[in-house]
Amino acid sequence: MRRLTYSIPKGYVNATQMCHANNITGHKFRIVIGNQYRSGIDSIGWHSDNEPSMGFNPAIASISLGSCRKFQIKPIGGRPTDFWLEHGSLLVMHPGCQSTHLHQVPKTNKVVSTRINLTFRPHTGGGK
Ligand SMILES: O=C(O)CCC(=O)C(=O)O
Ligand SMILES: [Fe+2]
Repeated sequence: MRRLTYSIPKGYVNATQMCHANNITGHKFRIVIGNQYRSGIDSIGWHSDNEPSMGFNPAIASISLGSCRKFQIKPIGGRPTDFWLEHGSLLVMHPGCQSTHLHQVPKTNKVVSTRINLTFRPHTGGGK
């Protein structure tokens, strides 16, 4: 999987995806991370996104483009729930989710082509 991180420049709020992410969720985001899954071999394992640079209990909004992939989320120590993230879908992980749950996009044997995932997150780092 390839991962690119960008700061969201001032004024970018006019861009469609950012408007949608902010308006629909009601949360303010400062960075966007792009993940490229080139095929079913590309994946991201169980984790939570709770780096201190994102502040306490971040909300994270996730937009999926391209191939549909399975997204799993589970309470820590619990059983996973599966979601299918289709092209154009918006998934929101609300504040608190990163403290109580883990999520992943597992590998798949199915033939799938490229998927791009954009996650909008609140802070760039620097402790604010
Ligand atoms: O690709 C996805 O849907 C999830 C990506 C993710 O969990 C992450 O970048 O932290
Ligand atoms: Fe994540």
